[in-house]
Amino acid sequence: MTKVDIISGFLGAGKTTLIRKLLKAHEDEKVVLIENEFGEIGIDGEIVEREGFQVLELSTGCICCSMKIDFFNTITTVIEQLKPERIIIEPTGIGLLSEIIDIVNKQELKGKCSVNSLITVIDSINYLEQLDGFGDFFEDQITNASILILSKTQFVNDDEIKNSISSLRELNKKAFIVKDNWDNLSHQDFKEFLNGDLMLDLDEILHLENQHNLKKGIDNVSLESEREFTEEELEKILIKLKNSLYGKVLRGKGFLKGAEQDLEFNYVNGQYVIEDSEIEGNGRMCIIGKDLDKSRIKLLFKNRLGKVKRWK
Ligand SMILES: Nc1nc2c(ncn2[C@@H]2O[C@H](COP(=O)(O)OP(=O)(O)OP(=O)(O)O)[C@@H](O)[C@H]2O)c(=O)[nH]1
Repeated sequence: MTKVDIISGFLGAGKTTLIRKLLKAHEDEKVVLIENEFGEIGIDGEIVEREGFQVLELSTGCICCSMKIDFFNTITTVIEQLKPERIIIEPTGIGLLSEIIDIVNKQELKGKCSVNSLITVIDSINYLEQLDGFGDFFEDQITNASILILSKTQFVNDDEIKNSISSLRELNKKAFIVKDNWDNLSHQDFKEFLNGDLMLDLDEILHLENQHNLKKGIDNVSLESEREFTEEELEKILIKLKNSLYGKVLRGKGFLKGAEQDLEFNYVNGQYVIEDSEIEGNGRMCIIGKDLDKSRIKLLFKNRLGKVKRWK
């Protein structure tokens, strides 16, 4: 029977980063990653594939709502054709964990696969603010998790961690909470997270009411650009994205061609990181947020800064 592990968490929380560590710790098993991207083009799959893992990308919507059928068909095909020991599922940051559990638990999949662990990654820098603005997603992702793993804890102080943990405890009394800096965790620790010991009683999964309204206003812009960026140009663009002129940008990511070195950028709730890209910059990027001004965002990445640009 194929084990299914679901790694959820809000936009930019650190799901892909954690999954890369989990995959490395399970190299001795046949694992398939099903990655769901909200945007029209997949961004993260290539980097995981380059590390030698099998990845299937489902993009252009959430597997818990608009892509439910595609998701069910993908799991069925993966089990029948690839016969993996384990499937790891990475929903989008706005995926509803309860809905995804329901699909994996469907009668048609009984005896073929079973839910093994339910991990939700919590961004310790942004958690309390995101809970305030998008509490509905969090309630579903947090209350239904068996393990809550805090990310980026090296960037916050002990009091901030304590506050996040007490808020998480109010929502989920039972989950095992991990607050260690990931750099200090061993291969064995990452193995333990998926051993299934801490599973919940699946009959207790909580469903929110009016789920379909939860995603209102959250949208994305996917872009492909041949343009070469310098680090400075890219930084100026990411700083501009904080301006409400573009909408409320929650997440951005991409692998861009660089003037000297190809660049990878990650933007989460106003903070950003620009790094030398581990893969060849393919010019693909995705911006996710609320009430986005898509045309302005497209122009921002298309035009060289410094040129005078008139808005229509
Ligand atoms: N140093 C450090 N960086 C982290 C940690 N978790 C996430 N990051 C960084 O946070 C950014 C977003 O991480 P991802 O793993 O792409 O987040 P995600 O949840 O997969 O994001 P989406 O695909 O948008 O849902 C990247 O720049 C990561 O390097 C952590 O624990 N420590």
